[in-house]
Amino acid sequence: MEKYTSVHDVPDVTALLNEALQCKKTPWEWENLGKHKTLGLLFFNPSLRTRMSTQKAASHLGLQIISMNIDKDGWKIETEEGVIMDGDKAEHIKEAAGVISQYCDILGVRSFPGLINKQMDYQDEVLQNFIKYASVPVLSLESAIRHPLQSLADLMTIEEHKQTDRPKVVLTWAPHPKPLPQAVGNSFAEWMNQADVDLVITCPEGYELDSQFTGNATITHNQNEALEGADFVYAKNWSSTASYGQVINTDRSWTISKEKMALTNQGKFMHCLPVRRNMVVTDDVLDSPASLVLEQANNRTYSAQAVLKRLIK
Ligand SMILES: NCCC[C@H](NC(=O)CCC(=O)O)C(=O)O
Ligand SMILES: NC(=O)OP(=O)(O)O
Repeated sequence: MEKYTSVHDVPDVTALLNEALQCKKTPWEWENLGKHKTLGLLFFNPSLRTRMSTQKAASHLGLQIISMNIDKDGWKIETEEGVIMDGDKAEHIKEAAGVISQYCDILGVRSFPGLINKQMDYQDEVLQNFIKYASVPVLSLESAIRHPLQSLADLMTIEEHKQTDRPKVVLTWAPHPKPLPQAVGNSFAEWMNQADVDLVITCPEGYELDSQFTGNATITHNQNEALEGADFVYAKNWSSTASYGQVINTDRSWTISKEKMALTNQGKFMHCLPVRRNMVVTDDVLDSPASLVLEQANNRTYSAQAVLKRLIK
């Protein structure tokens, strides 16, 4: 693989999934694969899981790691072409990407959307410019529109817990006090379209995800109907797509509760974390055996390891 930004960069999703499952069984089997190579991790936004799990994955492969909170510790980066740099941005992404390519053999980038201008956000400028100007493979640590390392970990978790060949997977919007990116929802939907699952997406009006990600999913505004018979309930908030980047619905009847889970087929609860308790999901669901959130977080290590293995090659 030359880069890892979406499911479309993966030639064989089943093979990558199996590789991630194998990494979980024998994490140290390839401990010299990355010897004398360096992984750079660049964060424009906060992270707990992505940062720690990707570092852990890299250590399993013998990679050296340089991690940087570029938003706090680096120079402000200009991404526009041909601009007169007379403002507060001291370094152009062209030089930044070129320089980092001198120090690193693989580069991971996390960059969230501005949530002001949909067209601009959906061009995924920061990630795409790093790909354009870096001379090493780039992987997304969650970009403006996708979170592919999370989605691969989610696919692994479903694979490990499914009781039927084709489980019913429900992606449900849930309330949140702040406007959040659409990346996790977009990416999960896109990956589930490549998996052998029956995908249903439910959200309030004005929150419909773009059809380029939802693909063949059934889409409904009726959450209770969607949850009926679900094997997996994947909850996530995202900001409005119609009134782009805004919070236009705070209806707490969308919160995943014990009563909502009772509609499912003894369904498992999933969330990428961090999660707002008793906004997105109630304590009794998150603290119950139905919750897979820690397993998802654990699988982040092995999804990252499988991806890094391919990028090293
Ligand atoms: N990487 C996983 C989720 C990251 C981000 N969540 C957040 O920003 C939550 C912030 C808060 O709850 O204040 C998102 O939704 O894309
Ligand atoms: N799920 C996830 O990506 O978590 P972080 O934002 O903490 O990395």
